Amino acid sequence: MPSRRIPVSQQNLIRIAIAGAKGRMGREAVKTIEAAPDMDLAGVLVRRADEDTRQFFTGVYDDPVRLLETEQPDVWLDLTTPDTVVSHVDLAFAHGVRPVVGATGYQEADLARWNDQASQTGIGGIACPNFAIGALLMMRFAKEAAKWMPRAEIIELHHDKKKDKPSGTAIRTAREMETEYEIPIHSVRLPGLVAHQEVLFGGTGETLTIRHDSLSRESFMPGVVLACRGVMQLRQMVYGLEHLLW
Ligand SMILES: NC(=O)C1=CN([C@@H]2O[C@H](COP(=O)(O)OP(=O)(O)OC[C@H]3O[C@@H](n4cnc5c(N)ncnc54)[C@H](OP(=O)(O)O)[C@@H]3O)[C@@H](O)[C@H]2O)C=CC1
Ligand SMILES: O=C(O)C1=N[C@H](C(=O)O)C[C@H](O)C1
Repeated sequence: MPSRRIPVSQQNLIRIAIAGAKGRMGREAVKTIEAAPDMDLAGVLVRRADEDTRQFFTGVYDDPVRLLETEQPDVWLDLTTPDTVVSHVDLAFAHGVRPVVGATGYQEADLARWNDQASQTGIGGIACPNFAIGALLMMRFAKEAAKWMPRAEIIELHHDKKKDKPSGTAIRTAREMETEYEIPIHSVRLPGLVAHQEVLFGGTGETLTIRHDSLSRESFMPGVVLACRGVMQLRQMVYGLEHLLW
């Protein structure tokens, strides 16, 4: 495996590789990681590393294995798409690199396999269906409310370019609520939206609505930084950023 000489000034920095750097989340994450005092952008993965892309990023790759082997990052931050995130995370584990899974659309079986990979290798990882603190609180409150109002439905609303349906957040919310009733999920995709979710509860002569709105992708960035720092201490795979908060 080729090695990369790291300048003394960068030796204690967490070296992050970002997959999907040209996407909506990826662009925001590149700015955030570059501005974080304890992090170094080790390289980025894009679909095609052409001249145009090289003008904007240093350390650009279009082959995940080459990025992993050449740059040897500490963390693999995946912000790609449902069809690629799964193989990327498998590759990260195979190269001893900690995954922070921001992309959604993976299945329960993928999470189970990542759990096994983490416990066999001792390499921690974290899958975060939602990095926004308000969304984590919404899920926490919904879980609490479901104990008292078990009949509920979820409406998730997103921008019309979103590829997966239902959203990772809605799937996670329903899984956390664990009521005796099935919780239907309704998906809305419209231009103008960013990322929003309502959890509606129905009781006897009353309803309760818990709603969260991400109004811009900046809302996800404090959580991205927290996950990239926190994963360095993990020795297992965890599902949900709240594992690093409460
Ligand atoms: N956890 C969270 O809080 C959040 C999660 N998300 C999730 O993050 C993911 C990205 O969202 P968003 O930024 O809006 O989506 P975008 O479509 O804007 O970005 C995805 C990027 O990944 C790139 N990509 C896809 N496949 C590959 C590949 N094989 N190799 C390299 N690059 C690839 C795409 O390139 P190209 O355009 O050329 O196809 C694109 O630049 C989604 O799964 C979304 O659900 C989004 C917001 C918050
Ligand atoms: O694609 C998005 O935009 C988002 N995806 C995540 C999800 O699927 O839950 C998180 C957030 O809702 C934004």
